[in-house]
Amino acid sequence: MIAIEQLSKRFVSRSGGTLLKRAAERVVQAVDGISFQAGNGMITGLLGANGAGKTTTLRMLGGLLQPDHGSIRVDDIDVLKQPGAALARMGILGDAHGLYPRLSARENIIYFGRLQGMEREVANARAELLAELLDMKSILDRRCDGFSQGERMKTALARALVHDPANIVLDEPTNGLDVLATRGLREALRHLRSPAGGSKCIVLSTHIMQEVELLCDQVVVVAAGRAAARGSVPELLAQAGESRFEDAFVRLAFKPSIPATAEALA
Ligand SMILES: Nc1ncnc2c1ncn2[C@@H]1O[C@H](COP(=O)(O)OP(=O)(O)OP(=O)(O)O)[C@@H](O)[C@H]1O
Repeated sequence: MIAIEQLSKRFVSRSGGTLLKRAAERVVQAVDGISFQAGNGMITGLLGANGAGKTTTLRMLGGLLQPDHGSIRVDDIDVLKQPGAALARMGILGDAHGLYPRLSARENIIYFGRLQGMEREVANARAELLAELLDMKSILDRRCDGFSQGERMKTALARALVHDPANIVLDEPTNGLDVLATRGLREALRHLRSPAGGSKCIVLSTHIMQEVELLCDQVVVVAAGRAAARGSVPELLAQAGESRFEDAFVRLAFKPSIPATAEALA
């Protein structure tokens, strides 16, 4: 279970300075008081346009960035006060997969398991099980250099799940995957959500409407760093008074005065 309350983060960058002139400061309010809860046995999707603040939110959740304000609790553990304990309960698939190219997929997974305090044999057994779940048995003992995008994603996901975390956080997991790999990943996530798969709490970010419609039990529409709307797909359709999800998203994420239908936008 993940609970995010009033989380904010701004970035200050400098540009255009010279020897005589101080560089101008540019402030970006990347996340601006976002709140949401993600339950166990559910897939929660953060849906937002480019630059809406999804990745920044997930990076704070994963302890990679310090928030300016707000709180993050994972299974009731405060991520800011007890990052080690909270991270042990999370499997995180970030945007950079960062595999060791000289190691095989199995070695990458086991190495990560060892870092999580697992015995080698236990981590190896998990690698075998995850290879089955993610349909990656044929690449398990291949070195990762030369892996395709889909093979890298599967290996990185298996590595993130090696310690069987109760909470799974995925930043745009289907980025660069073909239709078969995407379907395979969806199946794996549905299994992990089910009681047989451990009723995991899964949070993913995406800007793909279909992803959300096919997979997510709950959607958080992220716009300008805030949760502009929350609910299931049918609930969001009802809130927006639309029959197509894309139209509902446009209406909820942007100003209601913007025409919501794709035809009107054309
Ligand atoms: N390190 C940083 N320094 C300055 N600005 C940043 C930094 N990281 C993110 N931003 C800015 O914060 C805003 C939110 O970025 P973020 O990556 O969280 O959005 P996103 O919803 O994940 O977008 P996308 O779908 O394009 O990946 C953007 O305007 C981005 O340029």
